[in-house]
Amino acid sequence: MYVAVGSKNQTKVKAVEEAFKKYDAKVKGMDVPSGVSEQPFSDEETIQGAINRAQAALENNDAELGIGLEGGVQQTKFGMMLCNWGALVQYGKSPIISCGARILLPKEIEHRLIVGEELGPIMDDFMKKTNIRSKEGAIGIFTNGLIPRQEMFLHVSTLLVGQYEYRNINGLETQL
Ligand SMILES: O=P(O)(O)OP(=O)(O)OP(=O)(O)OC[C@H]1O[C@@H](n2cnc3c(O)ncnc32)[C@H](O)[C@@H]1O
Ligand SMILES: [Mg+2]
Repeated sequence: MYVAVGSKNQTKVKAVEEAFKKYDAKVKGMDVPSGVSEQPFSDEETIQGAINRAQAALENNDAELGIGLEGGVQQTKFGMMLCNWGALVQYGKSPIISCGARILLPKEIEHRLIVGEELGPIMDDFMKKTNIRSKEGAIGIFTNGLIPRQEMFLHVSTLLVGQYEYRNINGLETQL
C-alpha cells in the first residue's frame, strides 16, 4: 500500500508511518497547499485544511490513500483550544476525518494569536527555541513533554486507519 501524506513535517509523516505499520505501507510526505489560512481559526477551517491536504497528496501521485493532518485553534467560552484534525481520502469515497486531543492555550498565547501571529513562531519565541512545531509542539510544551505532537498525531492517524478498516469491513459511509 502506498500512502501519501500532505506535509513534510516529520511529526506528521512519522505518525502516519506508525499508524500504517501493520500494512507495511510505503508512506511519503510531500508539501501541498492546505487551501486554508496558515493559522486556521476554527474546527471547520482546520478540517477543511486536512481534507484539502489529503486530496492534494492523493492526486499528486499514484498513491492509494491520501492523508492530511492540520493544526489549528478554536475559540470557546473557556478560552482558546489547540485543535488538530486528520483526513483520509480514497478515490470514489467520502473523506474520513478524526481529531486529536485538545487543551486550552495560556492567555498570553491566545492574545498573540488574536492579533494575528501564528502559533509556530509564537511558540518558538515563547520558549526561546527553534522549530517546536516539528518537535514536541505546543501540545508537548504545555503537557510538560508527556504528549508530544507526534504522539497526538499518531492517535489522530490511528483513528483514521480504524475507521478506514471499519468501512472496508462493513461498507458503511459514516461521514460527510
Ligand atoms: O509543514 P506543515 O504540514 O504545514 O506543518 P505545521 O507545523 O506548519 O503545522 P500546521 O500547518 O498543521 O499548523 C497550523 C499552524 O499552527 C502551528 N501549530 C499547530 N500546532 C502546533 C504545535 O503543536 N506546536 C507549534 N505550532 C503549532 C503551525 O506552526 C502553523 O502555524
Ligand atoms: Mg503549516
